[in-house]
Amino acid sequence: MWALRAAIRPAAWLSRVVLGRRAPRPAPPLLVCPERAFAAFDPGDLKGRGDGGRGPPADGPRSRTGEVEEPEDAEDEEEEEEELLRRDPLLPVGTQRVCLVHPEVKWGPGKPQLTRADRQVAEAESLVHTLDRWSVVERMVVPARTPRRKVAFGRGTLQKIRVLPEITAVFLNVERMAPPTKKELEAAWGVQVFDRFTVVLSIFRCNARRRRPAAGGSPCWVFVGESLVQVQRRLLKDKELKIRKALDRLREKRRLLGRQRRRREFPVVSMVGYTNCGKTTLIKALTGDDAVRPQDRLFATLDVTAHAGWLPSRVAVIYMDTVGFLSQLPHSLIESFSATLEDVAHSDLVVHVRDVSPETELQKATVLAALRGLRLPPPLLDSVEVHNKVDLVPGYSPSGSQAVAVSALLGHGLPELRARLEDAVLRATGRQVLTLRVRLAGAQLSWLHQEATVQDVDVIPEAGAADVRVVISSSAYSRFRKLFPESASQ
Ligand SMILES: Nc1nc2c(ncn2[C@@H]2O[C@H](COP(=O)(O)OP(=O)(O)OP(=O)(O)O)[C@@H](O)[C@H]2O)c(=O)[nH]1
Ligand SMILES: [Mg+2]
Repeated sequence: MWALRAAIRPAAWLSRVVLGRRAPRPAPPLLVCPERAFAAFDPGDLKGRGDGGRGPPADGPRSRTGEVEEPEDAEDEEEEEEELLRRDPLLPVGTQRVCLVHPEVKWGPGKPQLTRADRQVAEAESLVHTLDRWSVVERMVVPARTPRRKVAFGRGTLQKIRVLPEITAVFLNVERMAPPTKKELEAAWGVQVFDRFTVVLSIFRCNARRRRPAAGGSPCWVFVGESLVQVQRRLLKDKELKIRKALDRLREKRRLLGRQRRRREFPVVSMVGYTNCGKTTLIKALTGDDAVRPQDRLFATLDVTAHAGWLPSRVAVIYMDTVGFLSQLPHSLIESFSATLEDVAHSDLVVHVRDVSPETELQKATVLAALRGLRLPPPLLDSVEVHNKVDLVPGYSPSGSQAVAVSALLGHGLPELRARLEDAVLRATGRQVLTLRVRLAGAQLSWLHQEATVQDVDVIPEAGAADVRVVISSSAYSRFRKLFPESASQ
């Protein structure tokens, strides 16, 4: 457990705190549901205890002064946490005026290296605003000593924090609060207190509930299903017969992307990144898909969706838009993140989109930590890194030579990115560009149109043949050679 013992330091921009306490209010009866798309959460799927095992050591942490901090009964606590996850609702309904309390660790191993308190407060505020009719009306930065997810405020701190009478809830900007701490704080402040996990879980859980049939059938798990079908229908125009077969298979097995990875027709490129970094905007820019709607809010994308696009070589690819990550969040406990990670693991190429804002390093670390838990196949670890929003940083040039700088919004850098993607996709999927000499009288040309991507046909009338430039997978090429041994590679 960690303790916040020092006095509150109200920054210049923080509102004044007032004296006076109130009795705790009873929990309101309903859940706030943002009006957005859906994903699923299964409370029974509690496998871990947060990202990276950041929970306290079994025998309790010791402060720098040698003080032993409160021991805890891990089992009881786990039960209480599970109960919290099962309980409905997680958040109160209606308009909420929130006091944001941010514990700032200023020294020790838990001091955040890659960010600052004001930026963390700004992000926490965006998170609160993600909820319909929730607004932050007061902010406090509270110096903290040890960064553990279980918070115990020192008595002095408790006495100094007073929430304004119009405040209806406190958002404590920590990954997770231990249930006893929550109770203690609510008793002290007279309003309900929430952490990052509860807020994000509510967003996704509410989303999941809306996906379920009214009669209470089984939940509709996050999958690219319908969107993928739409995408494939578009591609059907070009390769009708083949795609129809793929659709049939897709109906039979919803996990087509994963299971048939090797034999899959279209390379799959997953866009991953921190929330709000511009993944959706980039997919819109690359595909021209008008149905894609980027938004300036955290967790604008709550489902994994698929979108068709074309590489310069005319190879069709499927871009997967994924759920963005957020620091200080136990991603593994939220089904939508697990689903996102699973889909990422089944793609051919991972593109890591980074917002070149001041928080870019923290965001990168968060995303990489989430991906690390995946045990991705080694080739996928070699992701293409995209630095986005460069229009906001005049003169920006990426430090790593491998990164591609773009403005998805303004379309800057997209030709370079497409070329990089093409190169990486062809390598990742074992496709190659070949020029094949085929007889015009035979079936080779139509076979190539069906089984590969034909880029160019150069007819040689006197030879009754054509030189055909194709992008072809190694398996298709070996089939071609077996079927048409007389055709030669040029
Ligand atoms: N200035 C600028 N803004 C951008 C750029 N790319 C995206 N944005 C803006 O950033 C905000 C978030 O964009 P999204 O594409 O929704 O971001 P996302 O990564 O999909 O976000 P989540 O789905 O919430 O994880 C939107 O307001 C976009 O207009 C860019 O290149 N330049
Ligand atoms: Mg998005």
